[in-house]
Amino acid sequence: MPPPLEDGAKIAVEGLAFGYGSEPIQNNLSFTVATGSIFAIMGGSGCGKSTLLKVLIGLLRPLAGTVHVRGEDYWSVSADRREQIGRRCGVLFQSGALWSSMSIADNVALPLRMFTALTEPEIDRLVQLKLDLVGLTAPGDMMPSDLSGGMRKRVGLARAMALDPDILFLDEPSAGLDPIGARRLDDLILALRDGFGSTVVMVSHELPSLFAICDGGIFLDADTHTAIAIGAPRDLRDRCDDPTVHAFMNREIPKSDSAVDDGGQK
Ligand SMILES: Nc1ncnc2c1ncn2[C@@H]1O[C@H](COP(=O)(O)OP(=O)(O)OP(=O)(O)O)[C@@H](O)[C@H]1O
Repeated sequence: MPPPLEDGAKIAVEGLAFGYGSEPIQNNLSFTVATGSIFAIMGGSGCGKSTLLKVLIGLLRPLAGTVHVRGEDYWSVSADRREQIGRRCGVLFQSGALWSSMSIADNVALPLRMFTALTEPEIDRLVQLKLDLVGLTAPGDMMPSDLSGGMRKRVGLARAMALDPDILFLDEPSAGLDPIGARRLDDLILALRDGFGSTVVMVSHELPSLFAICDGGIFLDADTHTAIAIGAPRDLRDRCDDPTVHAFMNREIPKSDSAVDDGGQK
């Protein structure tokens, strides 16, 4: 029997460990993602944020623990069932991961052609709807290489939304965008959450975005190989006593590092 989901939780993770060999990168992670929330996976470089995302979207089997998605034990169900669950999840990869040889319309149409029996005119209409949704005014026959980084992210988001997912996974959505582009993308993510009731899980280093839009999160630590804080980024910034989390969320150089910077004078 799956453990009962906390009221309103879309994803429940219990005792999770994962890594690429037998040695875990992260151990003993337990957290829930509330329905309709925007949940941040935080932590320094190399602590395992993107790898956790891979476990949550079905690309990497965990070493231990469970992931319940909408009450189903994601890694215990059959591969077919896992794929069905995955189709209700949209993913925006860090680079946008668009097919460079396909037009932007064909990129967005791809999941519709692969996983639905819709006719081409129906697909065309849906593609236009998704491009409108993300505020992309460029013609659908443009190629990804003709777009700015921010526009490519929007196309990636339109593709992630193609099958009307109720969970969106975003890997560093505002990486590489200028501050205005990042702010616009934040607004778009909020609008998608508010308009469609989507639940969003995002990996991000961008503190302004984390503070502006996330209402929950987990902070992974590379040294202890586990989570050292759970909570909304704003709360971790203002109220977390852990020195690593406090320094990260407030952009302070940890004391141990400043001693090195000072040539060990302190
Ligand atoms: N395919 C892989 N095979 C083996 N090791 C990997 C693989 N991908 C990542 N790693 C290692 O796993 C660890 C965690 O990587 P991951 O990319 O999840 O970290 P991250 O927190 O997302 O980092 P960053 O913030 O720099 O993107 C790192 O030590 C990395 O070198």
